[in-house]
Amino acid sequence: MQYVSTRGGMEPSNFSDVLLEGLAPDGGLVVPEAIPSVEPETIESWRDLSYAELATEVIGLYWTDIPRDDLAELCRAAYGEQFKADMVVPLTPIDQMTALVDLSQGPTLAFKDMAMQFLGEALPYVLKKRGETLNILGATSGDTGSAAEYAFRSKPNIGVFMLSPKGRMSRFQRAQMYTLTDDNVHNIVVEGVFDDAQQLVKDLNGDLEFKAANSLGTVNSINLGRLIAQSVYYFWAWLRVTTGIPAEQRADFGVSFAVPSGNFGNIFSGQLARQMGLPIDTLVLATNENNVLDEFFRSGEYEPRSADNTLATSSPSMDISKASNLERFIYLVLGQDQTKLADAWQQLDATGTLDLSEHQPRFQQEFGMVSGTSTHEDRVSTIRAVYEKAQVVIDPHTADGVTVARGFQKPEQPMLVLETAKPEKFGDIVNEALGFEPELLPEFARLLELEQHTIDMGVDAEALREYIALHHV
Ligand SMILES: Cc1ncc(COP(=O)(O)O)c(C=O)c1O
Ligand SMILES: N[C@@H](CCOP(=O)(O)O)C(=O)O
Repeated sequence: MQYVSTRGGMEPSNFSDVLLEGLAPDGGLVVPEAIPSVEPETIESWRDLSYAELATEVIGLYWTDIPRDDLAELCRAAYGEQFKADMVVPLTPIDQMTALVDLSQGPTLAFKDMAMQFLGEALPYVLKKRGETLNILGATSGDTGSAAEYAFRSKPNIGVFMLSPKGRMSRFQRAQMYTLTDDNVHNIVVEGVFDDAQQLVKDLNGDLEFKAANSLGTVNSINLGRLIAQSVYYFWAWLRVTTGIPAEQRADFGVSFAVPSGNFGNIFSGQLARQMGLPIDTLVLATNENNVLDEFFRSGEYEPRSADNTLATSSPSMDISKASNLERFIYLVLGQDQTKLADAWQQLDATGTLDLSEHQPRFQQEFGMVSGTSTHEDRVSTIRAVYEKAQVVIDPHTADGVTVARGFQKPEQPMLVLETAKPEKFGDIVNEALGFEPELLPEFARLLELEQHTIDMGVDAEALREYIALHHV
């Protein structure tokens, strides 16, 4: 299997190269030359596999340049005891036709662990084989940062430079990241929003000389490895929810997923699974008040917003107005035509907007994608309603997913809402909704008391370059 850039400026590469490369050299995003397809019988044959075994099968369709036994070993290590639930990803019903897909059983209590624990095994494996080092430059709105830091903190020959937006994360998220004292972890707090931080990541990774001199890479969902690892749990959840139905009806049994969205990585992983042949009926995209993506899916017009127009909300990890992975989706919409995509992006850069309204009907008809917006009031009332009905406490991002899912529920069809974080990370809004904060395990409560270590910076590519040049591994 070979990989290319959405914009056409990358020699076909293998998956190991793509893991280290992160962003494509032409500034585009890496995509498979062709998305592999999986027959219904093959999916059925995966029904009784463990999560690690299923990950080996799905990721193995993409990572074809290493021995299968090595991949199986990496997946066993990635999906082991660091996940609290034995089955790694349990499903929790919240009413008759709706269940949460609990993706937050990992060490940092958010869905980012699902792919980051895998990259925490995969990247050192490739680096060791090649005798190379890697400096991960990342941007976070709260969860990618801690997942990456916990996955890579103990790894030799890897540095982590994580940019986070000042004053835009929850108290728990800040404590989880900023209390780390490992020499290879650098928490750089930027005077801006997540989109500013993500732009810095792209700018430095796009400077090929600097990138090579400092062995730069990234583990944001810019890195295709993240998305492939995330597509595994769509297969897993579908297999779990269809187990009770008669075998002869399973093959094309449509299930819908609702996905709290920001950088469009999680839902694009679902789109990949759908294109591979998983019977996903609808992918419901949920945004908070920063609803550029909802606007796009409803109108076909894409108009990213400035930092000043990006609100600080009570689902802060989704406070994103320029979703990286939308480029991968638009690439599919434009028929995987790299010239058309590159032209579209030039137009977007020049005018600040992209008009794809002629394609808008296809978003639902061909790609099964619909969308909606949720507000603070929605989050509060949904957290309360789910607790009253099912005695399950959900976090505000998952609440965005449940709120929007309600508008697209079809009779007799399961709706699976991806639970993207645990409520412990967002105590304030849970308290507002329920009158109590989720109890913290001692290991997490302790973090809130520890000293925090950060480097403060403006949105300043030069200052960042200097810092990395001085501190890289
Ligand atoms: C808790 C939580 N929910 C939802 C999202 C949105 O996911 P994505 O950026 O993949 O769209 C994020 C961040 O990405 C997150 O941290
Ligand atoms: N919400 C994310 C933002 C970065 O998303 P990624 O999936 O591209 O890493 C976060 O919590 O940091």
